Amino acid sequence: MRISRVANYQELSALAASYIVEEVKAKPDLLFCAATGGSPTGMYAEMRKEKEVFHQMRVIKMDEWGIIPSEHPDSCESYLQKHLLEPLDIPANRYVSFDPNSAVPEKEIQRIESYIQANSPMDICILGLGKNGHIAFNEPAEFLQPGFHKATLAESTIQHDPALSQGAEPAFGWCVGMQGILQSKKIIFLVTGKGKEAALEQILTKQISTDCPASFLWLHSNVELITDYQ
Ligand SMILES: O=C(O)[C@H](O)[C@@H](O)[C@H](O)[C@H](O)COP(=O)(O)O
Repeated sequence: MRISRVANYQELSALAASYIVEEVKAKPDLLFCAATGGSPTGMYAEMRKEKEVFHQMRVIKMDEWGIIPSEHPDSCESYLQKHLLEPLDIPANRYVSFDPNSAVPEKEIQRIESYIQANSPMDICILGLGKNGHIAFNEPAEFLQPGFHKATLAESTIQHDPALSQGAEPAFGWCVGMQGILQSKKIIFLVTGKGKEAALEQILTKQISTDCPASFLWLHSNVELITDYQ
């Protein structure tokens, strides 16, 4: 894992976007696994400045909340449409997305996992860090899951999201599993935002534990951790 400590969020966003631009110039149709949340918003804004290089890039949505419909403004879907897909003009045929409105979520899980397997390894995986050490919705637990799955959310994850903390229950999500993440050719891991000191410290011990799913990133040979923590 290469670790870059930068002065602020703007620098983090610009550096992350520069890595992506470099990769997409080398492989224009690369498969990009997209996180949502506060960590990548600035990076997506930086990517928009080089919009022309993304004319063939394919995108897969990393995760989705289980209790709010796709159209909800706080869904991962709405976030990606607003910050990444619409600004970069990525059409539906270059975008793969779990549909939380599906009547048969198990079939959706299978459809997404089959796509990941058929297109594996994904080229770039963007990750943010949860306060509890989660990546995507792979939460600390006794066991972690390899494939795309329905995930029980930790309390801190529910609290982190305003839509979910307004009393919507039950709390769960769907997300790419540890195998999909760890098979990706390059991982860009953004550690920014409030309250992540303890999780970052735990990662830096290099002790790999299911208590901190992000610690498994030490097993990958091409991870760029970028942080504005000093
Ligand atoms: O939102 C997602 O796509 C991820 O599933 C989630 O793992 C997120 O990256 C972290 O919870 C950090 O969230 P922030 O970036 O909002 O701090």
